[in-house]
Amino acid sequence: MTVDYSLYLVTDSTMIPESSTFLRQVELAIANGATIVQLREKKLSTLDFITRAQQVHALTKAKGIPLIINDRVDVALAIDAEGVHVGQDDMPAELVRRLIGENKILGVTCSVPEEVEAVTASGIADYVGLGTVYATNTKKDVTDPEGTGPIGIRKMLQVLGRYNQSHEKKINSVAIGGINHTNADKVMYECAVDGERIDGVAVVSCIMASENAGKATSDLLKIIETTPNWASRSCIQEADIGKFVAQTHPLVHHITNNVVKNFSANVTLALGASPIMSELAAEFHEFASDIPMIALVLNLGTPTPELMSVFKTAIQVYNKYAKHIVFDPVACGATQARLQASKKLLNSGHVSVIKGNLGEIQGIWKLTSTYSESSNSGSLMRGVDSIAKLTEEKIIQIGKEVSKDFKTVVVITGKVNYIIDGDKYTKSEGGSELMGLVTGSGCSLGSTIAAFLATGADVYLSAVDAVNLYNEAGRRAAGYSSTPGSFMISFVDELYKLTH
Ligand SMILES: Cc1ncc(COP(=O)(O)OP(=O)(O)O)c(N)n1
Ligand SMILES: Cc1ncsc1CCOP(=O)(O)O
Repeated sequence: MTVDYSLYLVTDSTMIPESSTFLRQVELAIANGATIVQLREKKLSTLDFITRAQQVHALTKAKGIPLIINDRVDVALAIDAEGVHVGQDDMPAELVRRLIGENKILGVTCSVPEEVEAVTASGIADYVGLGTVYATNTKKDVTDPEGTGPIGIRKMLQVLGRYNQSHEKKINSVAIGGINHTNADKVMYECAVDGERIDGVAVVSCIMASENAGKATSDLLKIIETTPNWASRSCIQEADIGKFVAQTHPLVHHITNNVVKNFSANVTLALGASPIMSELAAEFHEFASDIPMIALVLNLGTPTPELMSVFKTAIQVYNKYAKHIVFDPVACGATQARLQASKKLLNSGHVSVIKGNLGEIQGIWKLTSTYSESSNSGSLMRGVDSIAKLTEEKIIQIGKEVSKDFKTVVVITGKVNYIIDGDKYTKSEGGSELMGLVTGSGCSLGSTIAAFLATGADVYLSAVDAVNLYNEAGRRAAGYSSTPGSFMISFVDELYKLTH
């Protein structure tokens, strides 16, 4: 039997709106596009469970879609359902398979890569339910209440992909937990690694608790087939993006650290763009929706719990309006807390560019699906300064892996800068050593990239041109200013001259 996992309804009889009934909700979901249904009842007596299973089975059979029974192998056998789903604390999958036979569908929940390893080692499941992706009120006893996010799902997909690439019969996968109309397109897009992607989403409350289960289902079906707005953007073609910045004055919204605010604002102004320094979440919506040429710089320099919530809101709002974000994960290679903060932010939405020194990008690399402890050798990180010693080949490989997993352009700064987009990359000569003596000169490259992105030009080209221009200004300034103070002024002047 070929099974379509794209819209997997998992039922719950405890959240039915007063205007409907359990069976009506399921019937509407099936009529409007659910491709597979799981009956999940935690409190029913065996007799009531069987009766309900028969009722739902009549609906699924009429539509020709499979019915899966949650946990209860006996109920599945009693009504001849098409399959069984079990979790890690339920009857072991091997025993379930022995009881239900070869021809039934077997699904297993996995929350970490090791659980996927176990499923692939036995090879007896037809699909895995991966999650939870996001926090959910529907199920309390979950491994990670905050959710693994797309980052965690990708790590599991990497294991699954290795199995599927070497076996004729593939094990399918669905993501589950906190998926709804606001995020299903992103889940489908982001829960993918090289050669492996989820086959669908499994949802409970966004259909079962809906006042209009039919529309909720048909809308969700459309959304999972849609590419997120930030991933399918048309670009303007500009030969000289720097000059275009000075002509069009785009806005660069900074949520950045206190140390560099002033310098970043001056750099932005020198380019001909306009800086906004705002941490007032209430106005982000107006910025992102009303201003056509705007991009956001998110700098993790001085994080606080309050700022984390501001960052998260900003990512969600800028993603909503498909406006670019440059993420600077300052010192995320130095402490676990900063790496976890970066993980939370990258799980909450999409950023167009991740910019950092080698130590920082190596920090982010630890979050990718391809990373393993053994692949990380010879690297160290101290404070915000990268002291990593890696070959160029390894640096580029790290950048590519980060770029592919996060579907972002990666800028690695240093004596040589690398701008990486999937498999393609550009090397750009660094500016001047004096830049290292000006506080904020690293962070303000983020402002420059954001100013270029705000014009609507291609992300990769914007990053390449911004990095080239920034370093050229550094080289020119160093040509006539040899001490940090005068260099700083000359550098800002050169940025102005190169764009005006
Ligand atoms: C498709 C799918 N994925 C995961 C689950 C969770 O199953 P389990 O871990 O057994 O938890 P309960 O559903 O029994 O609470 C699922 N049901 N379906
Ligand atoms: C059954 C289950 N397993 C993991 S999360 C979950 C519930 C998902 O419910 P919702 O779609 O309402 O977040």
